[in-house]
Formats: sequence, structure tokens, C-alpha cells
Amino acid sequence: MAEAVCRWCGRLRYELAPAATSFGMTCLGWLHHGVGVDPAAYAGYGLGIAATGGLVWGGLKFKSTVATSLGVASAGTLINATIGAVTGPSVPSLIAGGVVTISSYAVYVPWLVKARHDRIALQIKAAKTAPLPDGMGVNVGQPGVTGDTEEETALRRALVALGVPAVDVSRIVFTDTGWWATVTLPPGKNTSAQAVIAKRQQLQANLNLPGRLRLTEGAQANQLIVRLQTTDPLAGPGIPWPGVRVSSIEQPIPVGIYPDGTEILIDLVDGHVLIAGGTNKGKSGAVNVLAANLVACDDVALAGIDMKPGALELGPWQQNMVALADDPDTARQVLIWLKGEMTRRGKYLATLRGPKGERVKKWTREHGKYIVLIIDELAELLRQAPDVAAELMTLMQVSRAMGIRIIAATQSPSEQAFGGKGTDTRQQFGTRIGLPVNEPTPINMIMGTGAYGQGWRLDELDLPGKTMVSSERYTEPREGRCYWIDEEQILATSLEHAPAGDDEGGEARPHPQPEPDPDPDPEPPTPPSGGPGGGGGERPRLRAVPTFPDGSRIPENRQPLWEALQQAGPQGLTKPEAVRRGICNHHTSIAPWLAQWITAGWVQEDGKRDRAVVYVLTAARHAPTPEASVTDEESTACRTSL
Ligand SMILES: Nc1ncnc2c1ncn2[C@@H]1O[C@H](COP(=O)(O)OP(=O)(O)OP(=O)(O)O)[C@@H](O)[C@H]1O
Repeated sequence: MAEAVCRWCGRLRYELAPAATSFGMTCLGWLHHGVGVDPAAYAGYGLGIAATGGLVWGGLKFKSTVATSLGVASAGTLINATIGAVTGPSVPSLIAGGVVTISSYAVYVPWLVKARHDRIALQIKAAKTAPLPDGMGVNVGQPGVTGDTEEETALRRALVALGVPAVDVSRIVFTDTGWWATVTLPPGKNTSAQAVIAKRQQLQANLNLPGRLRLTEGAQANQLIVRLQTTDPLAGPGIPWPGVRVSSIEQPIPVGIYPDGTEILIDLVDGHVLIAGGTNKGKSGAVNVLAANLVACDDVALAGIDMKPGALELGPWQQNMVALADDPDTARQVLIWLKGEMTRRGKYLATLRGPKGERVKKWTREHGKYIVLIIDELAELLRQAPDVAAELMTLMQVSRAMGIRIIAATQSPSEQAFGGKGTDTRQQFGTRIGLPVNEPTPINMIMGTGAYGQGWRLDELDLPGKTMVSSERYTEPREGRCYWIDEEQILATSLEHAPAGDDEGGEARPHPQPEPDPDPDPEPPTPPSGGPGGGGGERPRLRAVPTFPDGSRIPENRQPLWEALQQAGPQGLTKPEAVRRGICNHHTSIAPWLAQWITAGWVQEDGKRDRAVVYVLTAARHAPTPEASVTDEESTACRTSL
């Protein structure tokens, strides 16, 4: 309390000076009255009043405002003290004190305002006209540019040296991690908060205080919030993930913490989530923390698209997922399935009525499981399969009401990465988890238009996993750090929450529908009768894409010939035989294809049969392991049954 009062008095020292002087002199007079005033003292008071009167007379005569003002102030103060000394604490003394104080303010306030205005104007002029040689800065050593703390003084002087002397600096607030203050900037050409934010490095250098400087725009365009972080509680190798914390997707999922120890919460039911940042800055960490919590939710069916070859990132969660795609073809199938599921759910919701007979417009866990699709490397997906952008857009726009959520992670959040003009899916991400980036350019792409200027400085996040989250819950930029989940935790969590009793996962996720057809069926099946229905939908059946031994895709028109060669085995196949089997007709030119395959070493000519060349597929010897071979079976990366 005492400290707060002292700070307040320190801040307003110029404003309080006349009142303090008058009060002090009145008290001195009363003290003198208390100890007894002798004739010599009366003579002293008289002499003093005469001398100050003389000063006033001299000042008026020689037209010196300073001497006159000084004389009037001193005379008033002395008269006040004399009355106090003569009468002691009394009504006349109080009246004299009041009159002197009020009169002094009548003169002092206009002077103070003018002096301050002149000083600021002078500083601005000095900064703008640069009377000093370039690079020397403005001399800010003059008394007057001071605050009531060392930090405020440093800040004021740093701003003056930058050419934007503060009109006002709010009281500095000290926190566990540093301090912050709101600065009101002067009018001028380049004195807006935005302009100062752009010169952050220079201001930090001018400030010359240890710590990291952060600047954001305040409530008004001329207000600047200055934060200096002197200690970083989020530093260090990582904040260990505390384990699964939710049992339903409708609960907020903790993904990290803020410096004050509060958790960063993601409300997945509120909307889709974008996770974006530079390479190796912690995207997978954030994805895994979300996935680890989601696999533990009974009301979630998880699906994944991982564009890292071999589903490197989402692979560990495969057993907890209804489908995991790892290439454009299977990704396309997952999206088609999801769209079918969306339609099915929409039709199911349309059959439901609320307690008052109203239509049900929003999916909740009572209607069945939510479906969460995690896409790792969104940009890569849209680059390799640009045609899915429209599919994705539809899903993102419409699927929320049907209990479908998308979590997309990307490291190159360009417009193209979101589907390009017309299908820019960015607007659909209600929650954005921004991770460190190497340069400011992608910040507005990730956090939204104008975010950089509003302080979403992802480029200033200095450690992997550091994050700024924008969502309905968090509207102000604030630095936090994602939990770090290690491989063992991922494996243990995945195992713990894997569907029990069946490696293929069939038993663990009871399905309201009979085993689905091999091809995704966009027709909405009838919701199950009785229990809470419609939630499960069909597990997508992802088919492996036939490929040549080098992994490239076999074009559709060549697949029958390739398969016929496979079936023929060492006996080989001739063109007339191929024609007889309906693979081609006499006019189809299959020679160029066969020539290509011979060049690639997959097919060999093996003499003649009935005067026609026999072609034998030798690629079996080069073919990959059975798991990866081209068959009618599902790809192992893309499990299909629940
Ligand atoms: N939350 C975190 N806390 C501490 N360290 C982290 C955190 N997240 C990531 N890291 C560190 O950064 C490294 C890279 O993280 P991660 O693999 O998640 O990045 P990424 O952005 O997914 O990479 P890529 O660009 O290859 O997809 C990790 O190996 C780890 O050392």
C-alpha cells in the first residue's frame, strides 16, 4: 500500500509540487507556533516577506517573468507560513494555506502544460530534423525524460531516441516474468503503434535492458503495449506431457501451458484446428498430444491422412484409427468416405426431433461418435492431389454440424497450400495453433489477416513447441509452450486405448451397420433402430493402388494386361491370347507398353508360340514384399475394418 502511494506520488511529482510546498510551509508555521515565536522570528518573517516583495517589484520593473513569478510564489508561501506561525492550527491559517495553494495552481498549471508541450515538441523536432550526425541518436540525457522507475526512465529515453517520445507511460506492471506498460504515442508522421512495432529491434537496442522485448498495438492505434520478458519459465528442453486428461471430445483438450502455469486448452467441438509452423518447430508434437487425448475419448472415431511416406507421423496411432491414408489415392478415398458419412449423418439428423418437435441441427455425443480427421502435411496433400481441395472445402464448411472435425498440420501455409483462390479453406479453421516460423511472411497466412501487426509474432517464438493459440477462447496473442510427448508415451497411450480383443480392431468398435461393401457407399444407410444411432457410420475400405515394381502407379488402361501377365506366370502371354481373353483387340497397340516394360526390366521376350512372341513377366523377382505388392487386398497402411 505504502509502496503504491509512493509510486503514485512519484509519478505525479510535478503536479503535486505546489500543494506539497504550501502544505509543508503551513506545517512548519504551526510547528514554529508550537515551540513559541519570539520577536526576532517575527522580524525574520517580516524581512523575508519584504525581500520577496522586492523581488516581485524588481521583476515587474525589469519585465522578468521568472523573477516576478518566483517573488510572488515565495511571498505567498512566506505569508502563509507567517500566519501559521502566528495563529497556529486555526481557521485563518487554513484559509491562508488554501488561498495560496489555489492561486499557485492558477499560475502553475498553464505553465506546466506549456512546458511539457514545448519539451515534447522540441524532442520530436530534434528527432525529425536530426540536428545531430546520423547514427548518434538524440541526446536523451537531459533531466525531465525520467520516469518513476528505472524501467520507465529507460523506456521513455529509448522512445525519445527512436523519435517517438511518449505522451504518457502507464504505471509499469511487474510480473513473474518481467514487466509491461502501455505507452501513449505522440501525433506525428511515423509515430503510430504499428510504426514503432516495425522498429522493435532498434527500440530494444535503445532500451539497453536485459530481456526480450515484445510490442503489440493497444486498444487505440496510438497506444503501444510494451512487454519486456526477463525470465522465461517455458525455456528448457520441453514440458513433459502429463498424460491423457479428457474422456470426451466435448471437454477442452490441454495441449500445453502458459508462463503463469495455466493450461492451453483446445475446444475441438468449436471447430476445425490448423497447426502450422516452420520445419522442426513442433507440429508433430502438437498433433500427437491432440491425438493422444482423442484416442482416449469414447465418443471419437479417429481417421488420418499422413502425407509423409509410410505415414511416419500418424503411423503409431494406426491401431486407434478407423482409417489411415498415406498417399493421394487413399487420402481421396478417406475424404469420399467422410463426405458420404457427412451426408448419411445429415439425413439421420433430419429424422430427429427435439423435445418440442423442433429439428435437431447439431451433432452431439448422444447421436453417436464424432469423427476427427487428422491431416499431417496438408500442403503436401493439396500439392499431390489438387483435386481434393474442393472435397476438403465442402467437408470443412458443412461437416461441423454432423460431428466431423478436421485437424490439419502444415509447414507451408501459403494460399496454394489451402487450395488456392476460390477454395481457400483457411477461413474454416476456428482454432489456429501457431508454432515458430523463421520469417514474418507466413504469420498472416496462419493466424489471419493483420495478425502480424496485432502482435501474433510467431517469428519471435524462440523454441520448438512454443506456440500462440487463436480461438474463441484465446483472442489475444500470448506465448505458451506445447507439451512434449515422447515416443514411449505415444506407444503406451496407443496400446492402452487400442480396440481390445482384435488386432484388426473389429470388436472394439461395434458398428451399427453390416460389414460395408468394398467401395465406399455415399448413399446414407438407414440409421440403426433403437439405440442412439447413426454415429458409427461405415469404416472406409481403402484399396491399395496397383503399382509397377518401381512404385509408380499403373495407368488404368494398362492394368488388365499387367494382371494377365501376372496370372500367366512363367508360361507367358502372346498378343492373340490377350485378344482371346478380351484384354485388347487386334487393333490395340500394346507393343509400346510391352517395349517400355522390357526396357524397365519387368518383362522379357521368351521365344514364340503359334508364331506370336511370348512375353513373360519377370518383375515378380523385383517386386516388393507381399505386404506392399499389388493385390486386391487392402494396403496394410490403410486398415479397413473396425
Ligand atoms: N513441445 C515441445 N517441447 C520441446 N521440444 C519440442 C517440442 N516440440 C518439438 N520439439 C523438438 O523439436 C523437434 C522437432 O519437432 P517435430 O518433429 O514435432 O517438428 P515438426 O514441425 O513436426 O517437424 P517437420 O517439419 O519435420 O514436420 C523434436 O524432435 C523436439 O526435439
